Amino acid sequence: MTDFAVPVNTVGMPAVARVLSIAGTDPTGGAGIQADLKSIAANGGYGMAVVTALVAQNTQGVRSVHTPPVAFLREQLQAVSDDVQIDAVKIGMLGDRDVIGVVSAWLERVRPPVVVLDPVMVATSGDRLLSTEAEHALRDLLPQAGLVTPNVPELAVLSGAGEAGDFDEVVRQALEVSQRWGVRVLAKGGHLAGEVVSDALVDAHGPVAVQRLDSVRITTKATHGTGCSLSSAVATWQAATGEWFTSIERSKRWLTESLRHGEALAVGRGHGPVSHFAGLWARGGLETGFTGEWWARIASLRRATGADPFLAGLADGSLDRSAFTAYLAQDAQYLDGYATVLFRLAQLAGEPDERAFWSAAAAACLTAESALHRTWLDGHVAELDPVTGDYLAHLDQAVAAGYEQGVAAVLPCYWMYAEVGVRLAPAAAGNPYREWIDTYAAPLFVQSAEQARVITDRVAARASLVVREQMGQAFERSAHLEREFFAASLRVGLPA
Ligand SMILES: Nc1ncnc2c1ncn2[C@@H]1O[C@H](COP(=O)(O)OP(=O)(O)OP(=O)(O)O)[C@@H](O)[C@H]1O
Ligand SMILES: Cc1ncc(COP(=O)(O)O)c(N)n1
Repeated sequence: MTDFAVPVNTVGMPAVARVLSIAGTDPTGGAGIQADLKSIAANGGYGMAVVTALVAQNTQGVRSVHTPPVAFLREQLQAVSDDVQIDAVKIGMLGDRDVIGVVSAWLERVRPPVVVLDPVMVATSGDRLLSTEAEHALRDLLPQAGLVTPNVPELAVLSGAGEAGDFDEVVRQALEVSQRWGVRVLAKGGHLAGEVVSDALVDAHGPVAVQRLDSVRITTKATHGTGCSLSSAVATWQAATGEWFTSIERSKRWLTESLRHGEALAVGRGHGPVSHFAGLWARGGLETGFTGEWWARIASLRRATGADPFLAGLADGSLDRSAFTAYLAQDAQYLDGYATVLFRLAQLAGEPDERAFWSAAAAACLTAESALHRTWLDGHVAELDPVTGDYLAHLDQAVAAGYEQGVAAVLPCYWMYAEVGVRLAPAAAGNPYREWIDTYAAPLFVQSAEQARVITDRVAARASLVVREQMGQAFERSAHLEREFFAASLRVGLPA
């Protein structure tokens, strides 16, 4: 597979589902198509949107609704389906009977494989988003959906009963709707009181009629758009997995996490939005910063380093022992110089935490890593290989030019060794070079590499454009020398 190949899942569909939201707007970004697009992206899909109505609303309420002519809605729908293969559709606010008619006709013609209908009727603020006379038309749309996701009041309207007072009643109403309209129902219990929030997938015609999901109720005001976000997430997961209950479970896990972080966004004074990407951000899915950019620039070099015969031999343990000793003999000299540069960085650092980090790094370099060399080299000293000499000269020059370049120049050694260590660690058991692999896969080393990266990013952010450019160049030069260092290990002579 080339770098540019689209990943394909086992059923031959692109792994990134193309999901269309047909819904109204929310200029504050918490509900409607704005929320749908974030939700689809956060759950791994490619989001598209056709607008049914323009809604002047915020976290406090709806001010007015503008519905474009339905002919234009038809054109939007056609423009998408004439061009794009749609893997899933989520339907939200429809507004009135004419809009429902156009969407229904389009569904009939295009027949998307997944259709999730969120029967939006009333906003959290209490404002109507569906005219009362359109409620019948919305019911008639149910059989065209694979799943309908009503909240407690919406379920009452669909079933023609009064609002349920407890979750058992919710399930009874959902069974009735499922039975009558031949549709799966995800009945949502968000509007009921209690420490536990219950939802249930109800399918009167399925092998299991009721599958219930309980989760903790998050104490938060940021619940605007939870229904929109949930239905979009389920549509996205359903396109990817083909399993309704699995899709609902995954979507709920994501929504609960997003609800937890909603208030931190501080959007609006009413019911704020959920934080759609909070989980991704927390897990580091957001590779920002200057070092991330430099790291991406050396991607092919890193791949080549990974495929290097020396590292391949280390990985499967087939590396000749004398080649490893030769490598360590050079590395011992390199680390000696490297530690000196780290001490120099400690002297140059302006921030106390950075000074502390580089001092500790230098000490660790001299003690922990040299223990490895002592074991293997047993006092042997080798002549300095030109590559080792070049690398040390480069580090010296960089740190002589200033703290910024010095920091950038020492980073690839940390980062590339941590990458190699972590990659080789799973196969380390029984490997004669296990001690080497363990040194660089150790959590403490990997954390130090990460800390060095964070510091370098911080330094780059403070630096001028010119200095930042020089930092990037120093980083790249070190990365090249790192690669050459490994490559040279198979040709340098044995220690004396
Ligand atoms: N405070 C909360 N803590 C945890 N989960 C919640 C909370 N509030 C709602 N949910 C969950 O969010 C989803 C939407 O629930 P809800 O019943 O509020 O639907 P809704 O009224 O359509 O949403 P919306 O707020 O968009 O109108 C459900 O899965 C529900 O369990
Ligand atoms: C365009 C649009 N669609 C749906 C909702 C419902 O979301 P909520 O009930 O959270 O206000 C909304 N407010 N606006």
